[in-house]
Amino acid sequence: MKWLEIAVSTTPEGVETVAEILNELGTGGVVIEDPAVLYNLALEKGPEEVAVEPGELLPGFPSVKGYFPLQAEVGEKIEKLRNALAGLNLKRPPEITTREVQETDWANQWKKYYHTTEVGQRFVIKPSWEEFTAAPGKLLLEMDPGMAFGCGTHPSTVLCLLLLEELVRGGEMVYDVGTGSGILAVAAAKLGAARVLAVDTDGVAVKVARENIELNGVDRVVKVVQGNLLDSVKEPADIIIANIVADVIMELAPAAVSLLKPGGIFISSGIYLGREKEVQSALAALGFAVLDRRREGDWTALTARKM
Ligand SMILES: C[S@@+](CC[C@H](N)C(=O)[O-])C[C@H]1O[C@@H](n2cnc3c(N)ncnc32)[C@H](O)[C@@H]1O
Repeated sequence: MKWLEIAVSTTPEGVETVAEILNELGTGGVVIEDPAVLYNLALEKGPEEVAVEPGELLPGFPSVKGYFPLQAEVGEKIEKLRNALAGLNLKRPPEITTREVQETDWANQWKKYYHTTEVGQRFVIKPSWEEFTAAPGKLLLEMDPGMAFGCGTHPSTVLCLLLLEELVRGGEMVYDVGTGSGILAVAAAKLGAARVLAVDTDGVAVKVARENIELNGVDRVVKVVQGNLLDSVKEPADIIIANIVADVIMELAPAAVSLLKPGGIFISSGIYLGREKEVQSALAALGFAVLDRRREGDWTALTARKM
């Protein structure tokens, strides 16, 4: 299948916003190429380790690339993108370039940016193709996100991992809504949750999450289902976690409040700059007590307790 790659060259501050716009336009995947990230990785690990061509280490602006099936409406997408970018008021106007590509050309590009990282006190996130021995006491999350969201380095995912580390004590029933690669479900299971139900609307995510759950040996604890929000769920939960976007979190909140046990916790992340007050008010109106508001870059995660 042929795809149109739409690359937006922008400032480091614009990267997350541009990625968000491309996601809202329905990209089949976002690749962020930041020369500074590659440069630091090459310094840390050596150029051979990160498989970077010398030319790629030249300084330059980050580029955010989205991929769209090459069909008639792609022109419309570019127009919408131009309008959304024009409203951003960035220090340097973003520049758009396009080219036709085969899926095989771009589907693995992100791998050169994905390396073993530690998050919080205990998590070590390791791409499945890298060799790494975690120190005793660490919790290894071995991931191959493929084309599903959730390699573990996005700020909204990092916030979720930090909150799970603080809140999962062992024995809980956890719902992971919008599981993507399954990373949060795996993390909850490794922290000792008794059972985890992971849900995603996207068939690719469901397949990838199941593979990652097996890879991490937590398939007895985690079940993955394809579905919308918590529509098919009846059993009460101790913790519900959702890293999606503000509008979807507000749509999910009424089901979350009715499914949580009294005192249960709703962790919501993926709330982009400027939307947190709106989500916080929606949670409070449903009777949640918002306990914690945590930020990483332009992203916020809220922790709320069912009273
Ligand atoms: C930002 S990704 C989060 C992935 C992973 N949980 C993480 O934290 O890195 C959001 C995921 O939510 C899924 N999603 C979006 N709307 C949904 C809905 N209404 N019900 C279930 N999943 C949904 C998307 O398909 C995507 O996989």
